[in-house]
Amino acid sequence: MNLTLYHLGMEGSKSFGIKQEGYHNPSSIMKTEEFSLRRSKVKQALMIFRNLFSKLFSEYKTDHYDNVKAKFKALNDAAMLMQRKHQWVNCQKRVGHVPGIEVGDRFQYRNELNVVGLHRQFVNGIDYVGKGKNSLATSIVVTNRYDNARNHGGSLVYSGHGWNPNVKGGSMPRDQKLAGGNLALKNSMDAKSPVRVILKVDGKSGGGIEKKTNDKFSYIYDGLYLVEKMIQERGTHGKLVFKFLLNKLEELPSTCVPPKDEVIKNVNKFGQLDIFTLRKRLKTKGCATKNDVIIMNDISNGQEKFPIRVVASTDGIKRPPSFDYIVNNIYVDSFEKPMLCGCDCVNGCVDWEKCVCIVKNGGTIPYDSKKRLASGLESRVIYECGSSCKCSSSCYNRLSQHGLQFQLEIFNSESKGWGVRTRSQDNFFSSGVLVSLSLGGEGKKFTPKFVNSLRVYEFAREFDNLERKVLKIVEKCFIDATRRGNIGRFINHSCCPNLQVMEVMYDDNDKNLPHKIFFALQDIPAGRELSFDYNICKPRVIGTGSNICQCGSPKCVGRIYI
Ligand SMILES: C[S@@+](CC[C@H](N)C(=O)[O-])C[C@H]1O[C@@H](n2cnc3c(N)ncnc32)[C@H](O)[C@@H]1O
Repeated sequence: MNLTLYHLGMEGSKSFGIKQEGYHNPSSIMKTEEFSLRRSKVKQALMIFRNLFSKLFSEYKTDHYDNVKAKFKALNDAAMLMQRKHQWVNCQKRVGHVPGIEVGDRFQYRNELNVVGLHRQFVNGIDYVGKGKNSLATSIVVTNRYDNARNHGGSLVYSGHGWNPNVKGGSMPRDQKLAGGNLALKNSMDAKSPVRVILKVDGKSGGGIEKKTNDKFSYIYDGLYLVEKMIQERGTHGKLVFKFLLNKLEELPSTCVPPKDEVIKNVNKFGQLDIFTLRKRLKTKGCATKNDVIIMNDISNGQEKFPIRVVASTDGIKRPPSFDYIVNNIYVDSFEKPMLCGCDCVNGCVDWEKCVCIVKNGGTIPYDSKKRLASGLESRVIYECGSSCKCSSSCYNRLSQHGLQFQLEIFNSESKGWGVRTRSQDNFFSSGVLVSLSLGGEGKKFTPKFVNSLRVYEFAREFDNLERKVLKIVEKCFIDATRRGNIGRFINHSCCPNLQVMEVMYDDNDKNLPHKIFFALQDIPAGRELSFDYNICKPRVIGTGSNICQCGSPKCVGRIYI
């Protein structure tokens, strides 16, 4: 692996012909510590940018600007101020991945791309290094302004820049010139030099390419692409435009922006994309990977809001071992469960000082208006309103009681057995959203015999003595999903997880048996495996399974405690 070449990119040279094998996902190519260091610099720069932006935004709003102008000015000024203070990172333009940024990373504002070095142009969609015939494209931002198109298989048709009548304030359309970014893209094609692709997506649903009516957009880094072909054709305005066909370089989960009808038309010009397949996928709402075999259509047997299918990468893979799919915990032993005392709110618990449930959360509302975990929660325990409360079932403080909110699927992860991932067409999950619940069939008090006879997946906690055998067990309870469970039982461990587990109380007051709810720790792109940290209450040594961790993350500690 040519680390130097990767790091330098085009910084040290303007020559063509950079080897493709050097372009792997950044975290897999860089040394762990170095990648973490670069990533923390990227995060720090983003944090400075966002703080600066919100400070300027509130200043400008109180000045003479309307909201839209204030936001635009605050974004630009924040970026420029940071540049002046040398707070941008990855300042030199480069071809290839950008240190500290991973495929699937999502950015809130276009200016953030400048700040982190992913795309240096404030407005132009094509960024490049060098001049004229010596130039190379470094990155493109794919928006809906031009007739851009993308399909599920990682192919993209990108319109060249210049003289676009759809650009705000744009003048009369003219023929595009093979100069600037257009020429750089052609040079990249000739040189087989990869180009970073950033997709502008609907930030609300994480869905397809931006909708013109919705200003809640975000930007996803979709990895490296190769320019395969360039053609010139007449646009709808009658003038000549350049169109570039790009194919994704790496086999990583795609963000799968669904194709549109006009997209299919564009793709057809190249005669290279399978239009029939595109249409068919549209109809079936798309599937994760071309070669996936569906083993079960719905493991929940219609009990969840969405079907949960089980897929495998090849035929002949056995189904997961059978178990009863449940959507509520089943308590085998009868506990003496003290009921939680509920609130008396009749107006939707908006007055948090009066709502006893919110008061139990230290006066903090645990979820924001977008149904995401509020930031800055100090405790892992959340008190929701429940059956003994007077508020209605639509109270915002009952989030976890509404079950799964997004489509997930079970897939065979090879080294770790079955795993759970986001379904492709749902695209990313925003940080903080509720992803899944962990349910089990036996909320039981421990007895040593019981513990030794079970393969306890998780949540067995708080032992007094943790040697190879559990010697003394504090009377605690746990969720066992071996015979009865839900999708949560398939979520694997990672030392660098993308989920966190919160303990939610809403019915009884038994703190030993809270509801275990998974929330996204970060934005999670489509098709990405979900994971949480089994080792958080380590060390737990129960069961006989292998303890070798196969998470493959740069921070892997080598073991899992199961
Ligand atoms: C809760 S289950 C997860 C679903 C499991 N993969 C399956 O096929 O049913 C936990 C088991 O998955 C496997 N597992 C989960 N995370 C793992 C990891 N990071 N490395 C190796 N095995 C893992 C271990 O066998 C563990 O006992």
